[in-house]
Amino acid sequence: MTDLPARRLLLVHAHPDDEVIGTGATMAHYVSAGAHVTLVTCTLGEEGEIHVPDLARLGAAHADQLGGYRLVEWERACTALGVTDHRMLGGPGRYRDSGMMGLPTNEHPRAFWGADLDEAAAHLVEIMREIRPQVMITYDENGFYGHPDHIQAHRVAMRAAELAGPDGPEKIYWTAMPLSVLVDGMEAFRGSESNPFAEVEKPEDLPFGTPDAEIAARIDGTDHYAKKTAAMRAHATQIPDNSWLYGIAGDFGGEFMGVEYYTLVKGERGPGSGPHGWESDLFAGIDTGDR
Ligand SMILES: CC(=O)N[C@H]1[C@@H](O[C@@H]2[C@H](O)[C@H](O)[C@@H](O)[C@H](O)[C@H]2O)O[C@H](CO)[C@@H](O)[C@@H]1O
Ligand SMILES: [Zn+2]
Repeated sequence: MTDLPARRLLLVHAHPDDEVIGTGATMAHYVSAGAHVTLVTCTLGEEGEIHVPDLARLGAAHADQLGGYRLVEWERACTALGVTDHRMLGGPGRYRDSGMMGLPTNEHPRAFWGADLDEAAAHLVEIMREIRPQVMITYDENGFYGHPDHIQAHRVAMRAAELAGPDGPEKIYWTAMPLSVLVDGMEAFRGSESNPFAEVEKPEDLPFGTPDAEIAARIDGTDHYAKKTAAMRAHATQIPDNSWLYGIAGDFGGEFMGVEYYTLVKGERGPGSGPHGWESDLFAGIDTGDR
């Protein structure tokens, strides 16, 4: 691709819907700021739940058409966020949703969990060579919450960044949730009807949560909160209307859904603010003039 904007952001996610839940506000924020945002999603989400009763028979155990349907949900969600460059790793259907850790679906011949790392990474290297993103976002080694496809997306993204050399990203961020926000979130939901933390005694019981001092960036996309919720509504098979993601207590919604946090695992942290010097721009410290 020639004549790309000076700032180019690449995001690597596992399933359709991950892009909006974890990074929707960030994507909308950078699109509206004129950056080029490229989303690479690694599977079609064929093994997902279906929260739309009329579509139940699309499921893997019936017509096995959920992947095709979620591809359309994903395209609609990208439209809501203003993202026009969205790609499936290796093309739609190359890698299949592996299902939750330990399930027999992990062994499907096309399951992403069993993909050859360098072969999968080669598809991403091709995109890096085309786009030359200065910044990449993906998950931490645990895939944020331990799903096999999220762990594999992390591994493929990090391997591709290594193989791409100078065409790879200068800065790499992993999605994260600061412990202070997690604690506030648990308090805000206490007593709520659909409280996702109802069974959680303490934040340490959750597979995610990062000490505030280890967070590198806080991206405030609250101006794009409406785009994020519209994109979530596009993923109706995965995010039901009564999801806690919508029913976020009080004003907490903006902070919880409109603000997204990251750790920095490659590159230098740019200028920041607040007690932990959090960046408010993922491109902070990058000279975007000559790439
Ligand atoms: C956000 C995310 O990664 N969703 C995945 C995940 O979905 C979970 C799965 O359906 C599980 O059975 C449910 O209990 C849980 O509530 C869901 O979040 O795993 C799916 C299967 O791999 C995947 O399709 C979905 O995108
Ligand atoms: Zn996912």
